[in-house]
Amino acid sequence: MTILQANSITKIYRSSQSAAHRALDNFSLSIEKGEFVGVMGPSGSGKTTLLNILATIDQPTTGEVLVEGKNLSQLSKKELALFRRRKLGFVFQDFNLLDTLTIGENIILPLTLDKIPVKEMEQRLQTVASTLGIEGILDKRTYEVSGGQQQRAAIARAIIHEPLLIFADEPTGNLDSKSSKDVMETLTALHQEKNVSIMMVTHDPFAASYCERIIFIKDGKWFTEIRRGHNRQAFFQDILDMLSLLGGNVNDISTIRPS
Ligand SMILES: Nc1ncnc2c1ncn2[C@@H]1O[C@H](COP(=O)(O)OP(=O)(O)OP(=O)(O)O)[C@@H](O)[C@H]1O
Repeated sequence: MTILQANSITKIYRSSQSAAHRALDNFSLSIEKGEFVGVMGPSGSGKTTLLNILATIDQPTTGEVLVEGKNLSQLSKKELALFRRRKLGFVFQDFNLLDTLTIGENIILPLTLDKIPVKEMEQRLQTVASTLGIEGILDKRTYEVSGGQQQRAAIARAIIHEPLLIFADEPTGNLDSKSSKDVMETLTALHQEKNVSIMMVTHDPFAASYCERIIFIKDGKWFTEIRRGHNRQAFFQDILDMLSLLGGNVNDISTIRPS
């Protein structure tokens, strides 16, 4: 079942200081229920623009985005905000956790906005914390735990309301190689065991090698896509080959290799 469909998305940024810039050009894609999709491309190719449009944070200049068949442009601002809060989960490079709250309070934040009863919030918190293996840090503050633990807490926050789709923007960008591996294994387990759909933007071929399918974007246009077979090492090599074909900044490519 298709849960997200983007048809012929174009995004043109206009500003008074510079010429109009076409960041996305007639870009289409669809994501199936339970799929784990990566988006890769050189710096400035339009990945974040695409993610922001699919995640309803920004609007396309032309084209449409359908989620479960519903055209998002037909929703009011209020309906869009509710849709974002209830149906989508977000994981960012810099975790976006509040350091004035405990890890547990950060995780239940999306539920407090929806006025879910305290008892139910606590039950859900225990369930996601045990799924992510972070039961022991719920009372700690962000600065008392590692980057990998913070990212797992951010993933717990992203899934506590059981969203339709998780958007992850460079989730391993601020992590060392061990934490990157932990976080990617966590996302993979969620995807496999709970059939969570994930779309992840990344520069990191190691992180990308956990995806089932990778869409490559260049100059705002669809370039190609590749699918993983059974072997993640071989997929990792396919990703490196595709990145070298695409060009772009080689410094963006991590040195972590699958083991
Ligand atoms: N708000 C904006 N106004 C004008 N131009 C923008 C704006 N946001 C992005 N752009 C331009 O659109 C193009 C695509 O940007 P985008 O951030 O989507 O690329 P990206 O692939 O995510 O890059 P990176 O990998 O460096 O994060 C770039 O040329 C960028 O400078």
